[in-house]
Amino acid sequence: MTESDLSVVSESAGEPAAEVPEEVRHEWTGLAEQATAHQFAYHVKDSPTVSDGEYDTLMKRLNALEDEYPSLRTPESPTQTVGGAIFSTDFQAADHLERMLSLDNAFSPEEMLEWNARVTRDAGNGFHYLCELKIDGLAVNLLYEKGKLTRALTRGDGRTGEDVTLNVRTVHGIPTELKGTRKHPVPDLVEVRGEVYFPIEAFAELNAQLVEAGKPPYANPRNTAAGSLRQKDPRVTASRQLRMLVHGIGKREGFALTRQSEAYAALQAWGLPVSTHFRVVDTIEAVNEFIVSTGEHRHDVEHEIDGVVVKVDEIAMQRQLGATSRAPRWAIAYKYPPEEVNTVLLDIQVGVGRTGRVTPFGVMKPVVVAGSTVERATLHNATEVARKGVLIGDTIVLRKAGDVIPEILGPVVDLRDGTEREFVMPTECPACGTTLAPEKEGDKDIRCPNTRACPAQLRERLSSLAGRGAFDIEALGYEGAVALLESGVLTDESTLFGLTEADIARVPLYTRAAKKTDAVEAVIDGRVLSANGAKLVANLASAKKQPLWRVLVGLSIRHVGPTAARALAQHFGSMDAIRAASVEELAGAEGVGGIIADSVRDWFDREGNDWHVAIVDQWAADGVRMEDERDESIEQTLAGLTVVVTGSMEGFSRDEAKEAILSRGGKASGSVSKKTDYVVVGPGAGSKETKARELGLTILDEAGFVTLLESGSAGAGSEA
Ligand SMILES: NC(=O)c1ccc[n+]([C@@H]2O[C@H](COP(=O)([O-])OP(=O)(O)OC[C@H]3O[C@@H](n4cnc5c(N)ncnc54)[C@H](O)[C@@H]3O)[C@@H](O)[C@H]2O)c1
Ligand SMILES: [Zn+2]
Repeated sequence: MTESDLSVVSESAGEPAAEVPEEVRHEWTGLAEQATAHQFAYHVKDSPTVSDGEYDTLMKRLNALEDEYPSLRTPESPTQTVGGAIFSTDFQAADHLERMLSLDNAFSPEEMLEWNARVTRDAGNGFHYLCELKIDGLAVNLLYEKGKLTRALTRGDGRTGEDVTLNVRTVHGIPTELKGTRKHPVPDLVEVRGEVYFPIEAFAELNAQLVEAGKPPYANPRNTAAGSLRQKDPRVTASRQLRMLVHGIGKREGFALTRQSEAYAALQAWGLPVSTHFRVVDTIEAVNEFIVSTGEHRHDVEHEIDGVVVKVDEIAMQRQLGATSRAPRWAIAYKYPPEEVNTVLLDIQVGVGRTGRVTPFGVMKPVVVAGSTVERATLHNATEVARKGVLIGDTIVLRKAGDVIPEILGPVVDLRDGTEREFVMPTECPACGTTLAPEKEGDKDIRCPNTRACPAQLRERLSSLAGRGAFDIEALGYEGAVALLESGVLTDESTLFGLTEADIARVPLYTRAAKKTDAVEAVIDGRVLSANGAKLVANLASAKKQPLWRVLVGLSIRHVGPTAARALAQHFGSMDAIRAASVEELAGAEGVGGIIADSVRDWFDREGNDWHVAIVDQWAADGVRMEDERDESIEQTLAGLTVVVTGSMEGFSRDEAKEAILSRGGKASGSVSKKTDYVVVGPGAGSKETKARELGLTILDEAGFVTLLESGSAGAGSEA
């Protein structure tokens, strides 16, 4: 937000232009031209060439230059206009009865405080803050006259929009006629402002259909919503599952308003779709809390949100505060850090996984998104590369939301210059040269069939068996796997548990130069085990005592991850029993399906797989525990009960909580449903707790969980 308004602009217009240094004017002109071009691409073509984050950065720079040299801030500056002033010829232009404005932005709690200070300075205290979600969609103005929808316009430049009435009439949930109630009779005239958006699920469905039909999917819901609404043929709009949420009123006749939040009650009564996610609060601290908690649940909403909008709720104060040429002073948009950025796809390379799957991945110009630097993202398989339509050298849209793995969404086609080239899937393994092939006909994935000796597969298998979801050998890891294999101390994973201290002392990564104080017998070629080497020795010793399911995960059997492995271990109790079980017996175990059963049998039995059996035998010979001791002293208190644990706990890690449930005969589930018997909630629980409460399930805190484990029922007073 800038301090200036039109009156400031006209005052400063008298200042001598010479005050602005030439290089500043030059920079400003360049940026202003870029900003205008970006606005055109975004608002008119629905096909931006830079990310929203880059655009916002550019606008911040323009604003900073104008703050320093106010004469640059002309009424035509992109910082002063609503954006999207140039119209395509597809639609008739029409004027809004009252101007449609944009919003000023804040990017930090400090900027929110600054906005708050300006508001209280200009209008005093004693007002309420209306906090809402900022819907990432397309602004639309609906005109209702005597209750009838007579016109719908896009925002355009704020004064004049495009007439999209026919298209808007096809959007589900927008009434063509308003209802009246005793409290809220149908108004003579009202302009209703809101966002048309693509619900995330419907968007995913649309993309799935496109992919099915062999067409490239769309990159993001916002631009797809805008493109879908601004179609020449309303039937195309009708075929898209667009929705709308309304959040404001423009011109009105025949009714009075004192609070913005009241207006929402009226809009709702008239049958218009109003968001349920708004909240009225008293203090700026509560506003900032709303911003934080909404940010944490950013993806729980059915539409994309790019921030929070905060409005002064009292209409009289809104009027008093007024607006600049482009935005009201009584509202502000707090923007969350962007989850989509643009970067350059430098190359597409392929990796070989632990089961031989060959996966193309994008190598990108490093870019910061959602708090971390990203330079690689998987592209899954060749079909997926073709589907996304990305070429090496493309500028691409990259998405990373929170902890979710980064995803390449698609290319920015408008930025191609002809030097881009297509990715060709290799026909030979990049690690061992073996000819690649799908395992079965029709598989999308291709594999390196050299499972036993392919160096890439060996590295991956060895490092993944050391992982936290398997044997949990902290001192091994990827680097350690490479070092052990390259030094020749290991040729595959079968002899891992037979490694002696002397073996490990031959691997440079696990040693250090010997000192005089070191025991003579520990020194080999002038070196001794380092702390990390000693840790590996200790880790290996304790890994041998790990429960059976971890051993199963460590074998890298396809489809046998921790969940399937737990189910197998729970049912069979020993490696021998699993080896002896038929496909039917395996598939009959709770939580094990046909695919897993086939995969397990295949792993043991298929011709050429005898080296698999040799691994199991060697591990057993080296002392790896191959059966779970059924602790008869543990009472099966939870037999037949399904328990979900969410959030953190003091006395249990996630695995320990699961283990505690399973060892008592219960089922530990990851998702809440009507079939869930108990939901254990710790600090930091999120949507699972909400869902449990909605379903009216029994919710326990940690103490209640302990009681449940002991007795099989929730003792009195333990409910959270
Ligand atoms: N990538 C690009 O090239 C490019 C170009 C131009 C604009 N943009 C994006 O658009 C933004 C600027 O567009 P803008 O002028 O529409 O501003 P804006 O998106 O920052 O905010 C204003 C708009 O928010 C909408 N809105 C959503 N929820 C609302 C709510 N609850 N209450 C009130 N309004 C709500 C309104 O339609 C309003 O017009 C940029 O910050 C950027 O994110 C991107
Ligand atoms: Zn290979």
